[in-house]
Amino acid sequence: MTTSDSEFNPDLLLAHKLPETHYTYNERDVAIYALGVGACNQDAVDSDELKFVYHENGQEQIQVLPTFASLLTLGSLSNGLDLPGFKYDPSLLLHGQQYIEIYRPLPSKASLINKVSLAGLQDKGKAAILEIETRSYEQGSDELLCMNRTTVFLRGAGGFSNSSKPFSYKNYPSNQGLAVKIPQTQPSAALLYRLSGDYNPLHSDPNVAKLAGFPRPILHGLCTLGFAIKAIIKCICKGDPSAVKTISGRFLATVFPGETLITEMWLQGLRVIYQTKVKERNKAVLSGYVDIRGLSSSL
Ligand SMILES: CCCCCCCCCCCCC/C=C/C(=O)SCCNC(=O)CCNC(=O)[C@H](O)C(C)(C)COP(=O)(O)OP(=O)(O)OC[C@H]1O[C@@H](n2cnc3c(N)ncnc32)[C@H](O)[C@@H]1OP(=O)(O)O
Repeated sequence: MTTSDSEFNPDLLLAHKLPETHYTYNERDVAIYALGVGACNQDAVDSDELKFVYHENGQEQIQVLPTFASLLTLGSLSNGLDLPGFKYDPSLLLHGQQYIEIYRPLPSKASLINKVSLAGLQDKGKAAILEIETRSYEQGSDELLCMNRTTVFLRGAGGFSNSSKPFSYKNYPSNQGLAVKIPQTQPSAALLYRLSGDYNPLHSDPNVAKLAGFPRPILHGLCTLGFAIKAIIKCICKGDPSAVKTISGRFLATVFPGETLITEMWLQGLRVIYQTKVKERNKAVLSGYVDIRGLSSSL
């Protein structure tokens, strides 16, 4: 069978080499991101959170939330998902999962080089799942700063392989998958979060949201993830963002800006298992785990 570039062709897609991308940020970006995931949302002088938005007590640098690392992948979208051998409807794309490894605390400003590759492709029949890995280095350094694996869930793009043996490819180990104060999102949450660089109109434009099958714009998955991990830093890590080593999350259902997020967490050794629910609908919207480096003795 011959296949043209305009059809879904897994071999052509997986053989494709993605170009390196660049991402530069500064302390203003770091503070806008922290506000976008609700830092100081409940209390403008919150002693655990002011350091993420302000040089508290004369600190030299604003501290960076570990989930800020997820923004670095935005630089990987230079060509969108316009890839050879890959056919899908962009309006039906949803963020499925995010996995982050942080090798050292993120600096408050940096110029980064991202090495991007395709880490997975699966045919789920009604949907295709594509995984993109982004390894970020500071410019001029060989030392890896962090790694993101972004999973996109492409509704309507499945069924490209033999249904009795659906296509499934992953280049990483399968073990990397997967009640506290109530952080409420503001009705304007997605409008603020988009200023961190994800301008997908699905999160701001009512007409685009309707085309994608939603009654109104939905919240960015990475914004929900930011709220959840910030709650874990506060409740388990005593406010220390550098305690976070690995973050894994799967987006289970959509969140609408203004809904109340409740994150439940369970500590198992050095792994925090968590689940985030929308209080108004009693619906689980995110679940996953966070691996931490250690626990402070004063816990
Ligand atoms: C040039 C390079 C480019 C690089 C680009 C890198 C950066 C990319 C950035 C990507 C950002 C995208 C834009 C952002 C958009 C958003 O933020 S959207 C908002 C956040 N996401 C959501 O709100 C999604 C919430 N989840 C859902 O609505 C549902 O879970 C679902 C995804 C629609 C799936 O539900 P459903 O259709 O009912 O699936 P199931 O029948 O339960 O399962 C089918 C199989 O799929 C697997 N699966 C289910 N959910 C997920 C998931 N979230 N992620 C991954 N896989 C999932 C499930 O296990 C089933 O598989 P099998 O068990 O093998 O059958």
